[in-house]
Amino acid sequence: MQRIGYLGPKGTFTKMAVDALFDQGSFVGFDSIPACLDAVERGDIDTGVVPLENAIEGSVHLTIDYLIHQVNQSIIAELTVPIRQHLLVHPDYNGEEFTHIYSHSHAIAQCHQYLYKNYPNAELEYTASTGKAAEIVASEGVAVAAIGNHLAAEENGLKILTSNIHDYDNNHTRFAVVQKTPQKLNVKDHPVATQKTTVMVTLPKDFVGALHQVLAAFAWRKMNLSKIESRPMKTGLGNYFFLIDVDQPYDEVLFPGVKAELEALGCKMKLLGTYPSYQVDIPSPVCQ
Ligand SMILES: O=C(O)C(=O)C[C@]1(C(=O)O)C=C[C@@H](O)C=C1
Repeated sequence: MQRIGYLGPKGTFTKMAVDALFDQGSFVGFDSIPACLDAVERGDIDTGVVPLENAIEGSVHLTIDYLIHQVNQSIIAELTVPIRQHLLVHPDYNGEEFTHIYSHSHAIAQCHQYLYKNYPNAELEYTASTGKAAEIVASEGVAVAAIGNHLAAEENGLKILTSNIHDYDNNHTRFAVVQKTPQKLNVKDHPVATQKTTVMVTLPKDFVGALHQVLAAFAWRKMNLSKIESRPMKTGLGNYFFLIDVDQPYDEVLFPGVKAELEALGCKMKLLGTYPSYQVDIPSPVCQ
């Protein structure tokens, strides 16, 4: 049976994504993204599921940086699910003022306007996940609240005080499914939206038109890019790598052609994964 790890504890959005994607396996929640990816690296689990990018708040840099700098793993699938944030309170809550509101930094950012307008005096406290925030509210009582999903409310016996508090309706998060050595993945029968390939490109030094030339290698081959992001190499100011999502599966002609062309420019290209992209709706018991 495949061992699947995810950003836990119970009631996180990552766990919701795992439930939507897998129907068999043994599941284990980790306290942080690094703890989950380290467990994949050590072989304690076969597969890890971690958040990658949110439609409102952008990339989850901790995931990207850990995949690039700390571990050597492949993305073998991605899953995009809707994100609905709710304000969760203790079951005994009866109108008390909140001293603190807890949640993951991405969840707080997704509800920034709502919090600013409705709870300007509450201290915002960052937690490693929304599930962790819900756990804290269950143990701390009525003077605090959490931002999280309906599963976190259910799992921790909390009430939903206000539903759908995210600032923009079109809120989705992409989750990466990673493995140390790519193996066959047994997932539920979801249609594949697209096949994607993610590569990392590093430039030798800053030279005129460098990024333009990198992009040209994809453009003249008519390879569509769905995302490009630069992140610091962590070797000094001004040194970046580029993470590029290409909207097609890896093949033995176009990608090696791009790689050779980039190497001629002094760049390096590393394949991070070629994988199916799933989009799954998770019905919410709380109306929009
Ligand atoms: O805290 C959780 O529940 C997570 O699964 C993490 C995470 C994230 O990192 O973006 C996932 C989805 C939401 O965007 C908010 C938080």
